[in-house]
Amino acid sequence: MSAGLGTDPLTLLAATMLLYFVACVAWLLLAMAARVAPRVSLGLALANGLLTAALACLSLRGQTSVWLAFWGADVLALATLASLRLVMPALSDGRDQASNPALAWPSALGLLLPAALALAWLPYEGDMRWQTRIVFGSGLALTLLAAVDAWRQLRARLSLRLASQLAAPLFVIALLLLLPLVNSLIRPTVAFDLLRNSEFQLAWGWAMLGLGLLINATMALLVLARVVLDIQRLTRLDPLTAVLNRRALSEAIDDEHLRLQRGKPYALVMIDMDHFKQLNDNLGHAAGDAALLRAVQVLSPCVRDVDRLGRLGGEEFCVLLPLTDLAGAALVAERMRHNMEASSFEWQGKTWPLTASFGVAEALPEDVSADAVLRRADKGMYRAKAQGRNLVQEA
Ligand SMILES: Nc1nc2c(ncn2[C@@H]2O[C@H](COP(=O)(O)OP(=O)(O)OP(=O)(O)O)[C@@H](O)[C@H]2O)c(=O)[nH]1
Repeated sequence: MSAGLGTDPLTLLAATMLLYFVACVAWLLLAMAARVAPRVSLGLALANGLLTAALACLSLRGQTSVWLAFWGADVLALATLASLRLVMPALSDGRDQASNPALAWPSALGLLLPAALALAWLPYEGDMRWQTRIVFGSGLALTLLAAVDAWRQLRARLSLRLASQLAAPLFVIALLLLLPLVNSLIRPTVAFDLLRNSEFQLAWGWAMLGLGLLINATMALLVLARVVLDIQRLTRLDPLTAVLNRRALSEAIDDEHLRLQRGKPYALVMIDMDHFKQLNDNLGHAAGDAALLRAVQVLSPCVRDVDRLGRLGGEEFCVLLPLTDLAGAALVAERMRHNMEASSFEWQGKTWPLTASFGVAEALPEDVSADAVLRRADKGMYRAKAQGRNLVQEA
């Protein structure tokens, strides 16, 4: 037994195998039973499963064919890193452009397949320097691609420091894979063999075991963070139109009303689609839903990034315009009215005119709460309805 590292290679191998097997089962349960981020969880179950299988092949050396114990172990280990590379784009929630899933497959397969073919072609004999270079070279490339992908995605949402800390285990794994590669270039006659009882080999094995744990824990943390963010986002959005729902918009208006006391004005535009019942009755409820989506498509480009568009319910919308007075809000409302009238809505070959009535109100210092402003904007909207619809009325 090697002094100082407290175990023999086979025990270390068995412990590592057990760890990855447990991680594989845990990710599978998350994907199947709990349905938590299923694509990422399944990918990680696959990566942990492949590594367990690679280590199992390795541990059978001498008791099974050279193909399985050497080629099988090498290719399965590389497939582990390829699947890790493929998992990274799935970590994104699809809203950021930090990761391009279309590039993941060609790069993963482009490294894995040639390596597997080259390893099949080389005889597993002698110092095996070329096998070492192929396995650790392509493993290093796959890990670096996964690490850079993870870092870019994290960076799109987190601070530089946090993104670097979370992606660090993958970069350390890349560094660990670099060591045997460099070793085989400097000392080509000394083969890298995890089953050899040397200080370097054991230290490398321990480091991989620790990093495996760290990567699984980091990925669990990232999946959890994504689930929490998804839930937060879903509870704030209207499920049909994906604009803010009533509660989220009310919160935004209340926050803006607090700023009013610090001299920051704001205005509200209340919007109610005209004759929506007729549209539903003539074209059906599905057409009504599509018309609401069309309305959001028309209204959204009329507002700035700082403005907030929300659906209060039914065919009623409201826009919060920070740092805007009555005249400014009336201009925005008029633009919305005009664009709505000019827009076309088609449903199964039939064209239906879309118009809406608008009420505009500016928050005044004497308004004790945001409700008073909302009530005034509502009053303006009802006046627009009473005066024939498709109008903007200030209140
Ligand atoms: N398709 C669809 N219809 C909805 C939704 N929410 C509310 N509605 C319908 O919107 C219609 C609103 O009708 P009313 O309140 O009478 O208003 P209106 O027909 O637009 O008439 P005015 O407001 O006076 O111009 C009702 O028929 C509701 O069923 C929705 O999410 N989808």
